[in-house]
Parts: sequence; C-alpha cells; structure tokens
Amino acid sequence: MQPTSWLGLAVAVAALLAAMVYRKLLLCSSSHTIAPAKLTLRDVCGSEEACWAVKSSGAAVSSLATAFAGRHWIFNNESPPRGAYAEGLDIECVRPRSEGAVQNHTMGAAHECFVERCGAPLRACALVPACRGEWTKVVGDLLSVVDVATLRPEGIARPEARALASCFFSRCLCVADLAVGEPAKGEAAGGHVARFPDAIDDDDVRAILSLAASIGEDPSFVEDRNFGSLPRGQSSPLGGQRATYLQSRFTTDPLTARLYPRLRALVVRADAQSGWRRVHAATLVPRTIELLNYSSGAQHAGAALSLGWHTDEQSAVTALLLLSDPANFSGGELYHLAHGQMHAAHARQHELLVYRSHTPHAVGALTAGTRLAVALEFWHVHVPGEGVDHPAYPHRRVGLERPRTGGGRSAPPATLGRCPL
Ligand SMILES: O=C(O)CCC(=O)C(=O)O
Ligand SMILES: [Fe+2]
Repeated sequence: MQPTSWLGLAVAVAALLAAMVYRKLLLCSSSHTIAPAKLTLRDVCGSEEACWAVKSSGAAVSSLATAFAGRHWIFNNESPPRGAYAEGLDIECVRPRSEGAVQNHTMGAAHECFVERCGAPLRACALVPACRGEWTKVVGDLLSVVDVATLRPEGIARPEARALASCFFSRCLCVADLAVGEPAKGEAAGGHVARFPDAIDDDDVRAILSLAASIGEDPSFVEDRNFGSLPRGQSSPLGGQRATYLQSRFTTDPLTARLYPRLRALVVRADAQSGWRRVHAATLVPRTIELLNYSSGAQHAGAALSLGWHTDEQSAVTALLLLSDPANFSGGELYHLAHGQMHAAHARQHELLVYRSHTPHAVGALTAGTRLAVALEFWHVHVPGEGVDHPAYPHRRVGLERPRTGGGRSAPPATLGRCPL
C-alpha cells in the first residue's frame, strides 16, 4: 500500500471515530435536551388560549371526576376515601414495574396532572381553534361512566383532540384499557370477565340460601335498592334488587365457611390468568358479600333495567355467582362495558364470573321468574408495614384505619410521581 493510501485510510478511520464520538455526544446531549421538561400552567397557557386551556382542563377534571368518582385508581391514601372527592381527584397508578405486582403511589390533583403530563398535547390542541371546539364538546359530553367507557377514537375527529384524550386517560387516569376504547396490551377482547363454570353445586346453593334466610331474619341486613345510570335520554324506572348482606357470617359460618376459600382462590386465579394485577393475594379480603334477589313481581312495570350502569366503587375485583337456572327467569342479563362495547355475560347456573370492579356493568330488567345471585366484592386489608406500603393495589383500610387528622383531606404533594405507563 502506498503511503498516501495509508494516510487516506488513517484519515478515514479518524473521521469515522470522530463521527462516532460526536454522534455519541450528540445523542447524549440531545437526550438531555429532549428530556420531557416539566410544563407548568404558565408554559401551556402563555397566550390568548390560556383561558380555554385552563377552562377546558377544569371542565375535563370536573366531568371526569363525576364519571370516575370512587373508581379504584382515584384514591387518596392519606385520608381514606369517604366520598370526599369534591376538590378534584387524587391519582393512584398501579402498574407492574417488574415481576410480580408492585404499586406506584402517584398522587396529585388531576388538573395538575393534566397540565404537567399532557401539557404538550394540550398546547397543540389549544393552537387549533377546531380542536379547541371539539375538545370542549367531547369533555362536555362526558357526563357518566358510560360516556367515558364508550368513548371511541373514531368519535373524535381532530387528531390533536384524540391525542389529548388519549394522554389524559393513559397518563393521568392510568387506564390504558379505557384509553379511548383501545384494549389493554396483552388483554384479549373479552378478557374483561373470567369465567368459572360449575364453581358451585346445588348443595352450595342450599347452604347459601339457608345462611341468607337466617341472616335475613334481622331486617337490618336486608335492603331493597336500585342504583346506576340509564343511557342518556332515557328516564324509565329501574327495577332494583333485594340485597341480603351476608359478609358478617359468610366466611365463618359452618354453612359456607368451606365454600368461601374456594371462591376466593378462583378470584385470585382470575386476576392472575387475566393479567389484571388488581389483586394482592396475601391481603385480599371481602368488602361485601350479598345475596341478590331479582324478582319479577318486585320489578316496576316497564323498568328499563334492574340495575343501571355503575361500577362497584372502591372494590378491586367483583365475583358474581349465579344461583338460579336461566331457564327459570327472563331478562336479568348482566352486561359489561369494555373496550367501548357492551357485552352480555350470559352467565350459567353455578357459574362464577369475575371482573374488575371498575368495569361498568348493568343488569337488564327481569321480565319473568326470579334471579338469585351472590355478589362478592373484594379489596385489601391494611397490615402496618405491609398493606398500603406494599401490596399491589390501593385499598381502604379495613379495621385498622389511622385516625383522621383535622377532619379534612390532606394537601396533595407538590409534584406528581411518575406515571409508570
Ligand atoms: O346481579 C348482578 O348480576 C350484578 C349485581 C351488581 O352489579 C351489584 O349489585 O352491584
Ligand atoms: Fe355491581
């Protein structure tokens, strides 16, 4: 090789090395400069759009607060939730960080979250008058949990408004599975309910009914009730149900004491096999266990539904056990809203259906016969040093509540934690 060629090669290698070093430096420095700077309200609203941005985040927060009130990720772990959400939302994100479920306490007011985490899409939308108009309308239309759960990406025309909605759902409410209708990663369509056919038999049904009859002798354990919302524009009455509260004895009474661990084990399995990560098996306890009696005689004539659309507030998972044979009643279908669609459960007699308690559900009007079911709602007990400090799910403390200080809710921390999504 000629000296000039050696020189040429040396120059080429030096240039390559220099380029690599430069590129490395460039990448490092650019990763610094593009690190998401924390946006403040002033950054987002530093112009004439300020009013809109502030107003729309306020409106979004208040309508979403209505729709999501009491749902499990909206949670203040300093003062156990007692329906005191008036000042906004506290956010709790629960996502896996490594093997096993790990919780990440992420708290703050929702409007802070909106600005801090969704400042960029908020600003992008604010710059486009058509987006401002659409976002204001989208948010204004979210009046109930049904509206939120049926929100579809196709229903939002402007890409900037779609991005904003998607950001709020995934980064502030941390609900990837409700992020404008998109199924959660790894969750097959239909994965909103885990089914266990023949979870119980006729003897178990008899045992449950005997227990309920005994408990129901005291009328303070029995309640006729109806709740939930009707689809927009409908105002028909709700048929309702008669609930007998069994939880005081279900786990210990000789009639059902052996049945309970079997059902609980199925709930734990449902969570594991569905990848929901709502359950911390070691501390899972029943919050309420109810025999539900829907009887056509007790239904209002022309009832639209027996139970309106609702979520089982503050519970982690709900298990629904159908005691009756569907051949012996008409109507009374259990529906879920998942991924923007309504699904009929078509439960069979003796089947256990398990779903996350925040999944909106409703029960169709019963038109003939009697439908008996048991609902078991679960949450997590607080064990000091474990409980709220450790398990995979936010929960109300049961039996071990800290005394409340000052009677009010504590101020949210100054900054939000990192949303693990
Ligand atoms: O009866 C059912 O299938 C569901 C009842 C229910 O959702 C409830 O009582 O909260
Ligand atoms: Fe329910």
